[in-house]
Amino acid sequence: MQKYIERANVLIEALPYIQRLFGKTIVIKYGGAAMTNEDLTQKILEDVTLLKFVGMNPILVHGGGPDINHMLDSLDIKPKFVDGLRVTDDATMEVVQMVLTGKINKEIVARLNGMGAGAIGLCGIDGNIIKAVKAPPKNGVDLGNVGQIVSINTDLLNTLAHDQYIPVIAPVGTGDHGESYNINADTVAGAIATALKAEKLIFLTDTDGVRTKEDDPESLLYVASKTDILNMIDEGKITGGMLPKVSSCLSAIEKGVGRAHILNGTIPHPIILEIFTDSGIGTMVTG
Ligand SMILES: Nc1ncnc2c1ncn2[C@@H]1O[C@H](COP(=O)(O)OP(=O)(O)O)[C@@H](O)[C@H]1O
Ligand SMILES: CC(=O)N[C@@H](CCC(=O)OP(=O)(O)O)C(=O)O
Repeated sequence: MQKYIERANVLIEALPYIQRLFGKTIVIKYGGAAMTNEDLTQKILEDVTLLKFVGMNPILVHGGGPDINHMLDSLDIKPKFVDGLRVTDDATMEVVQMVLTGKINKEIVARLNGMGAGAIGLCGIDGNIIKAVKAPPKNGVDLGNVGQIVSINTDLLNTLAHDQYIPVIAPVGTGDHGESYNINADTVAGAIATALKAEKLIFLTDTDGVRTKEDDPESLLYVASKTDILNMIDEGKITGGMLPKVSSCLSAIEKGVGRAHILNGTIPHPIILEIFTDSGIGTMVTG
């Protein structure tokens, strides 16, 4: 009997968090770096399903950088990045769209729906969810078909949430003439969270958060302020794929998103651990 009472207590402890976040939008970015193992993916998707069934509105934005690299490699195309952004020529854009919208998006949706989650897979082209223009050069380098977000179709996302769907969004945007743009998934998650005035923006990656020394787990920051982050960027302590995450967190918070977190998506149930515990896990970014 004691065992069952303890289980009941665990559920009751979640009550204040469920009450606070009931009906609220939670944008979760699931990065390619954390997509390492099917069991862990399943646990993340269970977390997302649970959020929906306790009355929250999760929106999942996914990446897939490593899978894109893998496919490029098999086609003998060398990936090139500037500050975490993929330089995307026409051949690379075809691969990006195929891998993100065809392979990864459908795998995630199929798994969620296998749990009865009511997921719907989309990319920014569908329903003009993400309108974009060509991004300006970065550090003097032309990024090719990389997009800069112009608008998010919040009406469609709100309709889907209202009808109890979980939108699963691949980070490909569309231009005025139907052209496709490759957009970093962190940037897409931040823009969607901002446009929807989400309560929470959560980045799931392959490291436990922002570290002052990238390779030292002891140097994890539980809270990182804007000043901390800008100083670390200046000092070269935040690099590569962490740059768009911290920028998206700062921009989203400045524009009214409640909370922004960077978490380790390679541990079991990271979303539940963040949302249903007081201390949370990972790094919380503040303004
Ligand atoms: N200061 C930092 N703290 C933690 N990770 C960092 C930092 N600077 C750079 N990184 C790198 O950012 C990576 C996460 O970004 P990325 O590989 O693009 O993941 P994702 O696919 O989840 O977007 C980490 O694995 C780490 O190598
Ligand atoms: C412009 C740009 O860099 N786009 C990314 C889109 C995928 C992504 O962001 O995937 P991760 O979250 O796994 O890094 C790319 O081509 O890799």
